[in-house]
Amino acid sequence: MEERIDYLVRWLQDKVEEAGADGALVGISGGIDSAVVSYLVKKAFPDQSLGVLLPINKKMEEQTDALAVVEGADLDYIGINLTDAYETTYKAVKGQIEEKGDWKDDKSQLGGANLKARLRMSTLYAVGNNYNYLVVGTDNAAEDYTGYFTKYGDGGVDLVPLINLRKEEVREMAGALDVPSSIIEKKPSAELWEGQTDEDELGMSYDTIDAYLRGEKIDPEDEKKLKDRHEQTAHKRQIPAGPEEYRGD
Ligand SMILES: Nc1ncnc2c1ncn2[C@@H]1O[C@H](COP(=O)(O)OP(=O)(O)OC[C@H]2O[C@@H]([n+]3cccc(C(=O)O)c3)[C@H](O)[C@@H]2O)[C@@H](O)[C@H]1O
Ligand SMILES: Nc1ncnc2c1ncn2[C@@H]1O[C@H](COP(=O)(O)OP(=O)(O)OP(=O)(O)O)[C@@H](O)[C@H]1O
Ligand SMILES: [Mg+2]
Repeated sequence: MEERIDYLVRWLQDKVEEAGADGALVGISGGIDSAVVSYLVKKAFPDQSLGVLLPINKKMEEQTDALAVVEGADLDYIGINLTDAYETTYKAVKGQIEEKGDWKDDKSQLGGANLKARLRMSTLYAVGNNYNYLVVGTDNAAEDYTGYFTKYGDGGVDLVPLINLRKEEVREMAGALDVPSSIIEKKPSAELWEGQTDEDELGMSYDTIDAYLRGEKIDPEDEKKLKDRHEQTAHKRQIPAGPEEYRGD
């Protein structure tokens, strides 16, 4: 695992140098994926890195796991509370659509949730612009395969160092990096709404997804669910589709 960590650290350094950037930043939620990326970013750029804490409908002091990551990784950080920005944008969008009589309640939970992820993305780029840092994402192999991320939200980043790591490998790397065990052990959650967990929403465990990604046989129903998700989310892993060049009739 030490060698794999060194490999990712060197890769981050190479990509930042190629881009002519001065360092890198990462949004820190208090979950394991962003914890691992935080420790990697700190190793790659000890004095040119930043963690960004972006609570929505929570206070900065309540980000206890994210603050533990910052402390554990000894990472410089900045906290920006996005509650007002989120509430203002959400209310404005909802208000205008309601006035047209078009508001759909069943769509509002996910639309609002994705808005949170996209506000965070915009904020990370605004901070990155100031420092000339690249934005490092936290997507792992399981999230990438299933498309379990918000398009242009947490999926809108410059570099994705964990993209080939299954969740079990992220856990193993977290252990090797000395990420606090409470963070390694807690249930993965996007925390986009109260009580949300990845495994409930995906309808299966990360262990099952990891087994599938290892090439093992899994329950045929789960296999079908995974393949369907992968196909339905193909657009998220591609650049936006455009038509072939017009060549006349
Ligand atoms: N075929 C197609 N070709 C081109 N574009 C297509 C498309 N189908 C949908 N779209 C577009 O994609 C949109 C749907 O994609 P998207 O906006 O991403 O939304 P969607 O996939 O519906 O939701 C995002 C999922 O990711 C989860 N998530 C989000 C953020 C963080 C985390 C986490 O683990 O922390 C998890 C979240 O809980 C939810 O399950 C549609 O509204 C439409 O604009
Ligand atoms: N409150 C937040 N502040 C800053 N960044 C955030 C916040 N919430 C989410 N993010 C960003 O969105 C990413 C996607 O969240 P995701 O839940 O997939 O990862 P995680 O929380 O690090 O790990 P886990 O999947 O185990 O919960 C985070 O890794 C982080 O970069
Ligand atoms: Mg999380």
